[in-house]
Amino acid sequence: MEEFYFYTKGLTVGYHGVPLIKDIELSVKKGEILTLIGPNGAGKTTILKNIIRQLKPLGGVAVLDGSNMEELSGRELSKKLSVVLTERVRPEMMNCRDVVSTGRYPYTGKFGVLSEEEWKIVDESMRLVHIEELAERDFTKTSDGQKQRVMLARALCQQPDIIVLDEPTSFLDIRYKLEFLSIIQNMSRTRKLSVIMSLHELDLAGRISDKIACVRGDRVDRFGTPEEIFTEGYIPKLYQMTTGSYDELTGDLELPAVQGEPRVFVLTGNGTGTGVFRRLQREGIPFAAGILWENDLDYPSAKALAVEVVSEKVFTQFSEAQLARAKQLIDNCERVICTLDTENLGSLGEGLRELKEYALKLGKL
Ligand SMILES: Nc1ncnc2c1ncn2[C@@H]1O[C@H](COP(=O)(O)OP(=O)(O)OP(=O)(O)O)[C@@H](O)[C@H]1O
Repeated sequence: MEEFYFYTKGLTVGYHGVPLIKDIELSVKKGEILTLIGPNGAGKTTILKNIIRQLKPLGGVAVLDGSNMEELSGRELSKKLSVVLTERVRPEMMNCRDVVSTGRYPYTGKFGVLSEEEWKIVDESMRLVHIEELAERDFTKTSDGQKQRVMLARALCQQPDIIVLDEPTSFLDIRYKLEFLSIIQNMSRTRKLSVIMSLHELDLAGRISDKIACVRGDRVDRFGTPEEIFTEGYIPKLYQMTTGSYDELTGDLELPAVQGEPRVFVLTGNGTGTGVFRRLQREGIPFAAGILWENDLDYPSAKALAVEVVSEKVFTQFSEAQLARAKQLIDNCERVICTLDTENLGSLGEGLRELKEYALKLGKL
């Protein structure tokens, strides 16, 4: 286990002596990013609070850099590990630079005066998360997203080996979500910072994490690489999704398909149909779509949103049976929408051209 900078063995967490999650086995190497995902109330924050010693484990151990964490002094711990929690901090009468500078307490002591060197580290951390312009601003008068970045700068200026963050991107807009995570990724690559965090954005979790732990109420259900986790319809099961769908490859979420006899046939492919499918879903119109090769960009959203998808195996001519089924659906629909420029599709587009002409003859296009 010594190859891991941090690991837990048989860790049990809970409240008031009652176990919530037992036998938690997590591990992270130097420079690795571990993300906890799972539904609301599953226990992600509880696990993180045990890791940072805000809660006392009910059993098992957490080992940091070869030492049982329980045996580390507060000061030793805060030189190795820093924390960004979602809980509101409301320091009175402090500007953002002062808040960031409290990250240096493990080195200076609470009433220690920061040396010029120390202030350089504070300013460098603020520069890293692009909050220099907030330096003199009263911390309580900043937005939630700005506060989150101030707290990241504070954690970074602690110069930790490992950083623990609970839903760090929840208040950030998309620009800052990406910026925040790319700062963390850079730190993990360049300074070998280990990261343990929880995220609700599965698409981002799948992109940034080396390891993912799936927390599911009473257990850590899976622990592995994103490729091992985002597979075989596991995510909808983890979240017990009963409405809509989630595509594990693209991270796309779709609202539930409109049920009923298809009223529209969408002749489509090559990524040109998804916008139309979503518009029809918004308008509450049941539709069918095709003919799509199973590797088409529109295939996952068509499967999620259409009542029926006429599809064909990858890179094969459409079969007579599929053409006949598409024509049958066109017969029964009120209208056809064609999202493709069928003239420029070459020989493989023959079947689509045939269907377009068929719809034109019926006056449905
Ligand atoms: N102080 C507490 N005392 C008792 N039970 C608690 C306490 N804090 C949280 N819980 C319970 O522990 C369970 C796990 O909560 P936790 O906050 O760890 O979930 P989470 O996965 O972080 O959820 P979310 O995604 O909603 O933030 C929940 O059922 C919650 O109600």
